[in-house]
Amino acid sequence: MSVFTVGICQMGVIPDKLANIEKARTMIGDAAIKGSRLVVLPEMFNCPYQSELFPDYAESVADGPTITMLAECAAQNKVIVVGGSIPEKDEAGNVFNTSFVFNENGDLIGRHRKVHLFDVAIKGGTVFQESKTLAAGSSMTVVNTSLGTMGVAICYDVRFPELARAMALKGAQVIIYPAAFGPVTGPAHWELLMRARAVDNQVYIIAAAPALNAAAEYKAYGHSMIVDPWARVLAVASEEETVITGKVDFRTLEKVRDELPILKHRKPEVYED
Ligand SMILES: NC(=O)CCC(=O)C(=O)O
Repeated sequence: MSVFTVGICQMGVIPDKLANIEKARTMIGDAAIKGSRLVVLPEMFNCPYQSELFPDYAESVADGPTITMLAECAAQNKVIVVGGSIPEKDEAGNVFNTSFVFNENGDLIGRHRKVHLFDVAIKGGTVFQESKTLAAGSSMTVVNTSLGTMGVAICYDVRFPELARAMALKGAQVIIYPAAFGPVTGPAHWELLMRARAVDNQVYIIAAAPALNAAAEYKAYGHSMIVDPWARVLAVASEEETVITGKVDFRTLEKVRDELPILKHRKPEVYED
């Protein structure tokens, strides 16, 4: 499919897992009503973004209520759902920051476990240590769908251009970042990074953030965004809860890649070991 609408659910997350699940269900339906064929949720959409809460909110693929809701919503609305991310527990008890991808039949077609954990201490700003409770993923995620080839990575993963480039070289036409930047790095780097990954790799970027919850410990920056392969911002939210939509058009992607063929002009022999 060369042209389709993508919807981002910029939802507010509260300390009530079941309420978050139901909010996501409603917003996925709203995005579908707006014509979206691909619907994306934010990072940790069923759980406040706080390390110590991740294990309590975690669920396993086999019997998780969040995962069940995502599959149902995809099938009922006949949309591809990129389920933001949730804390996922494996058989050994490890907890990952994981994004699940469902096709229009509700089949699980992809899973990305956040590779780069957000362990930072910015003086006078954000201090966060995901590795206190989370394990890191160890692979790249590129999913073939009925709409095209999509790379999925999570939030801090966007700061590693190597990962985005590797996904583009594997065929990704769209790179999806469920994310949750905060009030310090959000204004400084969010748009810059999303547009940089788009222009570097000549892909569409879909960046899905939570809405700002003024009562939350971690204050999300919001500003969910859709960027085209020329680095134009096609749609952007503010901080509030909302569904934004934009058009992905692979003819634009082909035009940009034909006119400015940077991916063909790479010289890996110069800069790879
Ligand atoms: N949830 C995250 O990975 C946050 C990343 C972030 O805020 C950044 O600046 O990078």
